[in-house]
Amino acid sequence: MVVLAKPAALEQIALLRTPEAWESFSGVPAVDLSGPGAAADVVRACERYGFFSVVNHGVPAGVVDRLEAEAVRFFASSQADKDASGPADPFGYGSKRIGRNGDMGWVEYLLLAIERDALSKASPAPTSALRDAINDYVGAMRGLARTVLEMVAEGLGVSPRGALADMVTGDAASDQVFRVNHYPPCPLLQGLPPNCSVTGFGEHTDPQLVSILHSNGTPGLQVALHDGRWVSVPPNRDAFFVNVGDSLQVLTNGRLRSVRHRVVAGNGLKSRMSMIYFGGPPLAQRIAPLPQLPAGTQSLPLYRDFTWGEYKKAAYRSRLGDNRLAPFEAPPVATPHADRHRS
Ligand SMILES: C=C1C[C@]23C[C@@]1(O)CC[C@H]2[C@@]12CC[C@H](O)[C@@](C)(C(=O)O1)[C@H]2[C@@H]3C(=O)O
Ligand SMILES: O=C(O)CCC(=O)C(=O)O
Ligand SMILES: [Fe+2]
Repeated sequence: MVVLAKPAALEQIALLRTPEAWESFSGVPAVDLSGPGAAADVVRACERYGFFSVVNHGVPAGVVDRLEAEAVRFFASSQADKDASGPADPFGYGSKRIGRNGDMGWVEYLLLAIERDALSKASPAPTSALRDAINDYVGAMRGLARTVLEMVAEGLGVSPRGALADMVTGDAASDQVFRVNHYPPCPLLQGLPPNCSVTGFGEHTDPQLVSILHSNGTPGLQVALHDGRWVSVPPNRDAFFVNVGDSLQVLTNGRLRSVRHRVVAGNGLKSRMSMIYFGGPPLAQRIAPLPQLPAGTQSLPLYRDFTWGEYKKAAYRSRLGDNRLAPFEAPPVATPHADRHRS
């Protein structure tokens, strides 16, 4: 029997997108973490966009630059050397395949598990220089995640201030993931008009509480606004970008909304590289609206009770673009009005 392998070129053509022009979004809220009113600004941005950038964050540029340089070195190494750290199942080096359920993107990446404040043994970094650089960087991201989550609690009037931050950085068992994505220029786009592109990382929301992203100066990240419009996020090497994840949406009973985002690889000559810290809680953590939420936030829970372990298991069985929260929504409550109609 002749088994026909799917030609690589066909897989790539499937990633080609219809030509489009995207608005570069000048409205991304930039929160000055050192400024007065930062907590209120964080909550406003999370309610309106589920997304914001942070400036004056206190993360030394050297920590970012060192990791970026080590990551560039890793992705420039031979395919055989990179493959020695793979396949990503889920942790390790991966190329084009994202997750286990058939998602593809024009991207190669390292996906790594963090235990407490350092890379776990389950996901060894390819070189000790890269390992050291990741560990320093992750330490800084844990600090930033803590500050952001404390500000969310403060801005919402939830006490104690550490109620959310402790789930991610206060528990040795918290579930943190780190990822470095590399989007090389796509040869398929050579000679095509400038508005042609390929899917780098398909649209999705992040399942955790919060994700913190840094990228080099190459654009590609896009977010969906609440009116459904997709806009491009102008890159900013001096800032970090924060995404509200699905779990934070549930913990705030839908007041903060997780942001749909994606990466589109365009016709440019430069690679895009991004580094993302995903802050999740321990597997046993109950994900349910915080009891301390202020009056004015929808009083009936919008979601049924679940643990992060249950949600994570369901998430890793889903496709990237699925609405992962839908199966966890609470059944509609019968109102007296609705009952009257039924009888
Ligand atoms: C297709 C998938 C990749 C993903 C696991 C999933 O089944 C659905 C969620 C995906 C996502 C998105 C955010 C992060 O990049 C990620 C590491 C995560 O926690 O959820 C990825 C997962 C992955 O790449 O394995
Ligand atoms: O690479 C990026 O810029 C974003 C990727 C992303 O959203 C993810 O890895 O979850
Ligand atoms: Fe993401």
